Amino acid sequence: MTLAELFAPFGLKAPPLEVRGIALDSRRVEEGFVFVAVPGIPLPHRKPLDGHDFIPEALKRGAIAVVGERALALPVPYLRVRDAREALAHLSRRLHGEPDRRLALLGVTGSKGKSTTASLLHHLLQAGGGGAALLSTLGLRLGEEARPPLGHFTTPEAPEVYAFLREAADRGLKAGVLEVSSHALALKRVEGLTFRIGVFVSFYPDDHLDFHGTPEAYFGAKALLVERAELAVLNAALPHLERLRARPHLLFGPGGEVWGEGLREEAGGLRFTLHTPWGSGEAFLPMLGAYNLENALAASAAALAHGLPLEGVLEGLATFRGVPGRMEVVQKEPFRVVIDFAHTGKSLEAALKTLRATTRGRLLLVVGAAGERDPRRREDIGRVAARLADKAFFTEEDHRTEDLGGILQALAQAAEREGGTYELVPDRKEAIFRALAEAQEGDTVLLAGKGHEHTLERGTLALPWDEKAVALEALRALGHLGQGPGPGKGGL
Ligand SMILES: CC(=O)N[C@H]1[C@@H](OP(=O)(O)OP(=O)(O)OC[C@H]2O[C@@H](n3ccc(=O)[nH]c3=O)[C@H](O)[C@@H]2O)O[C@H](CO)[C@@H](O)[C@@H]1O[C@H](C)C(=O)N[C@@H](C)C(=O)N[C@H](CCC(=O)O)C(=O)O
Repeated sequence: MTLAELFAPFGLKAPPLEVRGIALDSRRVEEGFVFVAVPGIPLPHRKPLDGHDFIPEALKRGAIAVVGERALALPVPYLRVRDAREALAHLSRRLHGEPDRRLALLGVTGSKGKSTTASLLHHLLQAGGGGAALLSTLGLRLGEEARPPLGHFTTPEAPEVYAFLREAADRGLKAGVLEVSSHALALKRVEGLTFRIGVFVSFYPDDHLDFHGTPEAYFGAKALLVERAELAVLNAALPHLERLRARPHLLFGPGGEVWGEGLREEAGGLRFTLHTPWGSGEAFLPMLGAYNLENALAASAAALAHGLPLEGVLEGLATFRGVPGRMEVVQKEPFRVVIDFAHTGKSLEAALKTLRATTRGRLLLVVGAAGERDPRRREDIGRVAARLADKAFFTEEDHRTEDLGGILQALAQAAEREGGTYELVPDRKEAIFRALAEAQEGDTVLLAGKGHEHTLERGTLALPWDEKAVALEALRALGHLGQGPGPGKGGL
């Protein structure tokens, strides 16, 4: 597409130069790119930058046009807009040929469970035969082809979202499942997309307050997804349900139209009767944790509303292979080692309670708390760790530019107030080695917080990280390897 074509609907005259991409970070601008200058977001812990200050750098790197919010005179075509983030999304959509017109989009949001629900929904649609793409924290999928996630994002910036959807549509896939964070909705990363179905899995008002400011603003951001979707699939237990029910909707969970009865937690997963407006059937989901019932209901409701038959959904649930880094069992004997992404007090509590029920010995925990994220999480994590684990090893978890010592002290103080047993081991690898060295037969060691993530953020560096590889290395060093499922075979 040429610059003239791209900017035509915006009333900006531009030469017929070929546009090779759009970027909002000057460091990613290449020859032939459009640079969109975005003002940074003021957060309590850091002063924002402003993309407008990087326009000279973007021009030096070859930007052929610029979009921004200030009045500027530039040597290349310049489009001044009221909201640069909104413009970024609309330009990206146009540049990539409005790929949402060629795909049925299903968006999944929620404070907890959105990655699992999105993965499961993708699996159901894929197993149902239509061919589906997935964009999530856990990575990307184009049909069966898996790719690592785009950076540290759940939902990346609009240029990446639209480029991915274009690739999915070009491959002939019929549907796209997008995990959509509240940040993405607030920052207009998915602006302009028409969602056929919007799924709202769960809401915990105390998450992400550092970014959204108030629980109302946080809820409002998440609600945008379902309010813009043609059909809203809603957890019947959500707050402000009357507001969300104003649109066409399907409710799941107790009191809803899609619900589970007689849940049994078995060693290999969850068994329940699935009731839906399309009929009822016996369901088995090979995942641990009663809380996964909610995710299963959300994904099933969305798949059914999308047109999958009930039998297809039941078959798909039974063949789901679980989610990497979510209650993933690395070793079963002589002690169990489990990796989970739990990084808030609430999710840590759920993970520890689930594991306690099937642990004969002690429950050991390796956990930290992120820097530059809501500091209240530290208190919650420290308290839950002390209350529900027999011993916690507090360690680093993406402390970023914050002082790691301060974060560890906050965790320790919270644990102390609960009378818990803990050790401070700043280096995460060392903490994992220490916890595994201490484990005895019948114990469970939970490595919480990093899950599937591929980086560990120290200062301004994002170091490569693979929690499972570190756990396996420690087990090998301790002479335990060979007794568990081994690499790539996690899952209960
Ligand atoms: C809080 C948040 O979302 N911040 C996003 C925001 O950063 P910011 O406003 O602080 O950016 P900034 O550093 O002040 O810079 C301002 C502008 O100048 C630009 N710049 C900056 C430096 C430079 O050399 N050149 C340049 O052009 C930047 O690209 C940016 O556009 O804009 C940046 C550029 O788009 C994003 O990368 C950044 O996401 C950061 C990486 C992030 O970690 N976001 C997280 C919180 C996030 O989005 N998480 C959700 C999931 C949350 C969850 O459910 O757990 C997600 O969807 O991933």
